[in-house]
Amino acid sequence: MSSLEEPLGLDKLPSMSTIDRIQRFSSNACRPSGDGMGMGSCWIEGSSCSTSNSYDEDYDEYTREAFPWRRHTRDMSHGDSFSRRTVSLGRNHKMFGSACDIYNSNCNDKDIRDITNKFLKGIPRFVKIVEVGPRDGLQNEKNTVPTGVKVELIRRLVSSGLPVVEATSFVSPKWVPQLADARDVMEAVRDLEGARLPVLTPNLKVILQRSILFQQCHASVISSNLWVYLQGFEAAIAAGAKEVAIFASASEAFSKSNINCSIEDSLVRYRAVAHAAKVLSIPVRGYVSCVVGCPVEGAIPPSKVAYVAKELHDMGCFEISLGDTIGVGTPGTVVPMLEAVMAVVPVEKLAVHLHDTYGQSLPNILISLQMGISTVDCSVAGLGGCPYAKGASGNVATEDVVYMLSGLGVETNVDLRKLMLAGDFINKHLGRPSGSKTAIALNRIAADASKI
Ligand SMILES: CC(C)(COP(=O)([O-])OP(=O)([O-])OC[C@H]1O[C@@H](n2cnc3c(N)ncnc32)[C@H](O)[C@@H]1OP(=O)([O-])[O-])[C@@H](O)C(=O)NCCC(=O)NCCSC(=O)C[C@@](C)(O)CC(=O)[O-]
Repeated sequence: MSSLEEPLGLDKLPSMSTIDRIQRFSSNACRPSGDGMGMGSCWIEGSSCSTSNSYDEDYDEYTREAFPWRRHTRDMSHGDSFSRRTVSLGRNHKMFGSACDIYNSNCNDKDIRDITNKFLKGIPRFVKIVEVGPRDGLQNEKNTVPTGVKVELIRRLVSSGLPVVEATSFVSPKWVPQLADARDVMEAVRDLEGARLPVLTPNLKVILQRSILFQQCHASVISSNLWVYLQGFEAAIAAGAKEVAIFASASEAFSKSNINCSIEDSLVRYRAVAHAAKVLSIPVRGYVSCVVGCPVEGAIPPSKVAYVAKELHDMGCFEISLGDTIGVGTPGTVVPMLEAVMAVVPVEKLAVHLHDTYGQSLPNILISLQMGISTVDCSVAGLGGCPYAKGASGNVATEDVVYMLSGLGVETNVDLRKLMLAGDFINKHLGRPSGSKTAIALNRIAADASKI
């Protein structure tokens, strides 16, 4: 198996014969035809798992590079928006006004409205940005970021106007040591106002033998030998979480590697979480990973993505985020995947979560918006992959998405200047440049202007 730099051979990439669909979506207000799950004719079936003799080594190498949170290997044998653009840009005028004006205001609003109506039908007036940097970004950091820095980052992101900031994960510290301080982070931000702060919860709770619990807190006895140790959902709620997210996969191999169980078993686990959440009126978001490709399984058929998305929706998730985990999607592959999912889950309940490995996130977001999606996951400064690690890449940078949406006249309520300051804050801490092209460019313009 190749590295992430070349995760899928071109022969393994999904069919590109979908350009006609894109054209259809670009020129009409787009909605799926509603013909059930009938995706068979628009997709080549994903190839089966690698048959290479060195599967295990390849798989290990792949998981090390693609999923750096895997610190250990797993034994696989077990198991008119346009008129509002000045509002969203206006908040950024002081520092970045000249750049935004020069590059985003070379037409008047009516011109923009006319042009976008002609070519970009379907784009929503408002896009909800779900910031995932503190969770998805920092879970991939080589060095653990101190709790205080995480808390300050979350505060800054919230104060930039982001409506949702995914704060952390209540997962196993053995697998994701970077987020082992989930309880402390959540307790520090639980009363922060102005944004929702969901956390990832892979399960309900864990029942453990007393003997392996001697040093754990948050435990209660249910029999002389069995203790319930608050983990997952219950630990998150105890720490003050008011919204949670569960994360399934459309790839069997990824599911086993990431959460140690099959897709079906994960759905059973998540039904328990969703049920407990419903009882407490806690909103649950659902993720589907590998919605376009998986380096092990190759192309993932849209029907599989649609199946998992519908299961999550049926169990009560208020929103389903579709993750191109390794960033291999192009509009040619994202469109049929979205079309399949939109046939079974209402489009207003869908979000896209796109990693930027191949630089395809912005076109993929644009086409998603044209198809009616209005929730986009992003990561400040493009956190989520070390620029020095071969092939690794984080989510699309929030600053780049905000800049693009401003240019399209789409409102986000995000103050780009404050967002960039949050990015600068974490970049300084991590000791590396921003992964956002917008942040780099606007910071350079601001620096040049200050010299005059
Ligand atoms: C999924 C599990 C929990 C399955 O956990 P498991 O089935 O119990 O088995 P395991 O062998 O993987 O882990 C067992 C250990 O985890 C403990 N454990 C079990 N549950 C918990 C918990 N809730 N909190 C804390 N600890 C827990 C459990 O007590 C035991 O501890 P040990 O006895 O070895 O010391 C585990 O494998 C795990 O935590 N994996 C990490 C998953 C993860 O966080 N992945 C990254 C996020 S997903 C993602 O990034 C994709 C996404 C969402 O962004 C979308 C996209 O980009 O596509």
